Amino acid sequence: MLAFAMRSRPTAAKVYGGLRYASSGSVDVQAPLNFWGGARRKIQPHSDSDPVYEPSTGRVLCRLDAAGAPEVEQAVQDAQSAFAVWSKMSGMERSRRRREEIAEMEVVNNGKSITEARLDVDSARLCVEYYAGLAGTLAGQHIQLAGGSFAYTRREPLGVCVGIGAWNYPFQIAAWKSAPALACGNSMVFKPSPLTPVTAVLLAEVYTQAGAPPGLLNVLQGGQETGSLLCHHPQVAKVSFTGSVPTGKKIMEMASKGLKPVTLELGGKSPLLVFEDSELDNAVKGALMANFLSQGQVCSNGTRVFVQRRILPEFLKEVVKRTRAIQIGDPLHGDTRMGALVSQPHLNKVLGFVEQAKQEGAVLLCGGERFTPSDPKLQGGYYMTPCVLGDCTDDMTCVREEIFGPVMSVLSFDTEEEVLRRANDSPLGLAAGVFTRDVKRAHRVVEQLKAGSCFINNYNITPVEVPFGGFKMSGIGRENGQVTVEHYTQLKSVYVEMGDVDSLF
Ligand SMILES: NC(=O)C1=CN([C@@H]2O[C@H](COP(=O)(O)OP(=O)(O)OC[C@H]3O[C@@H](n4cnc5c(N)ncnc54)[C@H](O)[C@@H]3O)[C@@H](O)[C@H]2O)C=CC1
Repeated sequence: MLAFAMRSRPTAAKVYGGLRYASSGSVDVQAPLNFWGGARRKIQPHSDSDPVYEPSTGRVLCRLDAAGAPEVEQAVQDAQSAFAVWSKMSGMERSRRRREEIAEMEVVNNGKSITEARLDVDSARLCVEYYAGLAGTLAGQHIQLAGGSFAYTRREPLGVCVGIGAWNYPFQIAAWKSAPALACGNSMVFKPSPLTPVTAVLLAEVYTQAGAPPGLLNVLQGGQETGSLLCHHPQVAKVSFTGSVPTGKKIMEMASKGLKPVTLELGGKSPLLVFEDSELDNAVKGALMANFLSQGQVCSNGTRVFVQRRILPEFLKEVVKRTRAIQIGDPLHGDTRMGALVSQPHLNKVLGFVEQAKQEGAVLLCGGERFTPSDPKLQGGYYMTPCVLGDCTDDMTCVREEIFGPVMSVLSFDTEEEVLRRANDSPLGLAAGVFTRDVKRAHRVVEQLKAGSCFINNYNITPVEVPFGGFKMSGIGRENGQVTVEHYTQLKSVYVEMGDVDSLF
């Protein structure tokens, strides 16, 4: 057995104590970003490789060498070999290898602030630790039957799983998918978004350094084509996807050809309900947390903020004051609270939503404009000022469609019954929140909200112990929590006869 050195867990301060890069614009990514069989692999680009940009500066960070059919074949075969060894170990053996030291990590590839990137890496570490702990609890059931006979169930891994990630939480998504998959005895081929190819491979290195057999987590770069090759591969047993609703539907369709189970973590247009008896300060903080993390590029964001009419003026005054105070700038600076959006086209799209909202009658209370930092290095970056839209109504585009940017739409309401009906009037159902001091109301409201993750008196808290996922078109299956074990295993029932065969023939 490979011995795994148990190291003391570094504190967040130690891990992230010193930045290697004092400011954006100084990082070059040269090492290959495809990873299989336990090492980074350089591949021959199949076509002209696409540039990958640094959102904070607009500079080319590296080029994307997309994996084609030969690389997909190689990675799946390596994952299959690793699975053959890994799946034979007990859960406790697997967990010992999964303890790891999370190295200092800079997410220059995404544009979010270093403060948030640290929290994402912490979340990834906690996820790995949580499932490493859970690995030892995987167990079946013993069922007594007549005449001393019995049956037992075994929770068995599925095989080679595929993970496909979005660009908004590149490292965390890779961990949220790979940690439970590996803990259950599977291997994985993970494909990050082509916009953010840089950090998933670091997770693969961390697993390898922690003693995982080569091939256990492989990372393949690419876009639709690589993703489609992976979904169709006959040796792939399951696909776990995070991304948009239209792509989620395509993934499900592809997986259905091989009857492969899917986990789909898709988009949202989640409501946040602020009742007049709320603690106003907390409700305001909650609304900001619900809208402006990661430049608003968060699937669970509560972008439809319903405020009870009596407290609306006071609420808006505070929200606007605090939104204006958000520090925008170099995401590598510790005091920055809002970095750059992920790309120029995405920034244009978000600004377009703001324009359309104004045309449809929403009132721009603050922000919603392109922002150019004073540092000349950052002037090509994709920044905008966080935006609050007032006087919104249910039929406006900004209220119906997922914007995926720092844009909060505020609506007013009068009664509980009315706001519940309006809050649930969406094809999506990822998350929802309620602020109130009335504990009975809080639970009554939550019971009626059609959303997979509900928050009472807070928002966007995602502890790894708690299942996360959507109702309606926001997804299928769950990530995090104990239940995810069921999504990465299959149940085998074994009947054991203790008497003689009672034959009918
Ligand atoms: N529910 C959740 O947990 C989360 C949901 N999201 C959602 O993700 C979206 C933004 O992320 P994007 O990366 O723009 O989403 P996207 O759907 O465009 O792409 C997601 C991933 O799918 C891959 N892909 C695209 N077409 C494919 C195909 N035909 N076959 C296989 N793979 C394919 C992409 O290369 C990427 O890796 C938002 O709508 C957001 O709400 C984002 C983060 C978390």
